[in-house]
Amino acid sequence: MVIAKAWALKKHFDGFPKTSDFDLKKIELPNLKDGELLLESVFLSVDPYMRPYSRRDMKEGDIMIGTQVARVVESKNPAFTVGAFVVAGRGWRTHFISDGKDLQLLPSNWPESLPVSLALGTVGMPGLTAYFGLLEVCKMKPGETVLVNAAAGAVGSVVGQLAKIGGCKVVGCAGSDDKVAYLKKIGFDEAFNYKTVKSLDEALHKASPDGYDCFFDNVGGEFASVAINQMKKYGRIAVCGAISQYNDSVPQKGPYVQLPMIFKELRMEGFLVTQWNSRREEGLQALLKWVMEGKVKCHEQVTEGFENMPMAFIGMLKGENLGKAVVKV
Ligand SMILES: NC(=O)C1=CN([C@@H]2O[C@H](COP(=O)(O)OP(=O)(O)OC[C@H]3O[C@@H](n4cnc5c(N)ncnc54)[C@H](OP(=O)(O)O)[C@@H]3O)[C@@H](O)[C@H]2O)C=CC1
Ligand SMILES: CCCCCCC/C=C/C=O
Repeated sequence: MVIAKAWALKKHFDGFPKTSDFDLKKIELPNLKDGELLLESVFLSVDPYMRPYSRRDMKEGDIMIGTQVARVVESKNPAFTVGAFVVAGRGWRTHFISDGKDLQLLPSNWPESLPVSLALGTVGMPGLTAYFGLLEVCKMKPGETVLVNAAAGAVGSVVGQLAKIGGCKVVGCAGSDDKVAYLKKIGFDEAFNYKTVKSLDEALHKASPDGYDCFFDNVGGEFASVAINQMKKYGRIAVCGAISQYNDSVPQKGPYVQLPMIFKELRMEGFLVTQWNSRREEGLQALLKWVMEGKVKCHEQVTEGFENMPMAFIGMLKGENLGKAVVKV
């Protein structure tokens, strides 16, 4: 008999999540029926969306939402062999049973040399967010200037590198000098620490005196309010995330966007990566190719131990991660 461990939301987050908001549970799994398989999580993802989605989709006592790379340990389903790796969205659990319908096998050409954890990051949902956000929302063109914030994270680091592949100038902002050094190492043209610059407005102007054609916004709030005024005419803003607002108990108030939107004739579009679920394979293959060619570099912040999931999640929200934050069970 298998006893799974799982992290539940004990108490809805009030402001910044605390370790006491989580509860570690043990769940006894039944024997497999025909058509079912038993899986063990190998890597679990901690993502910013878990913070706003917990309030929207979860009640206290529910298992935390999330995705994992899992290995098939027992199979009564001929479509899945023991030892195969899949991506699943079964929340913060060490083990689970599935009928296979909710599982995605890793691409069949996944190289053995490539860590399977990347299926949660650069060659997974965050990489796809960068890919479709840049191509379909920003509609970047060669020669343009792209701005991205939270640039050293899972989505932002891919945005910058894809924009370089697309022939753009890239400016990135991140919250530490080490992150800024990393951005320069992976090819960003300009990068600065938004926490230490005297004036965000001046730093953005210095990095691109002519302004920005595309702004891939992962942060929202104050940053976005300043950056919108530095957009070029006909600029495009992809509203990907608003992490600076996820922990607010009281919603922040404007400045309001209408004047720059009108006079610069900007386009601003919010999006969810799930919009392109039908093009998932196209995106994954493109990302996999660039990673294998060394054109897109990956960094992961790996926290060891399932018991440390809440800490890894809280650490990521605080900015402790360089690249994709994952937990190794
Ligand atoms: N629309 C969609 O479909 C999707 C949206 N997203 C969004 O993209 C964004 C990035 O996600 P992801 O790459 O997974 O996460 P990251 O790996 O970038 O981790 C989050 C980072 O956000 C930064 N951050 C935290 N608080 C603040 C703040 N108050 N102001 C500025 N930066 C802050 C920190 O970096 P730093 O040290 O630089 O401050 C932290 O490392 C999030 O907003 C997320 O919700 C992600 C996936 C899909
Ligand atoms: C269970 C996987 C859900 C993935 C959706 C990600 C959308 C993210 C939005 C903001 O961060």
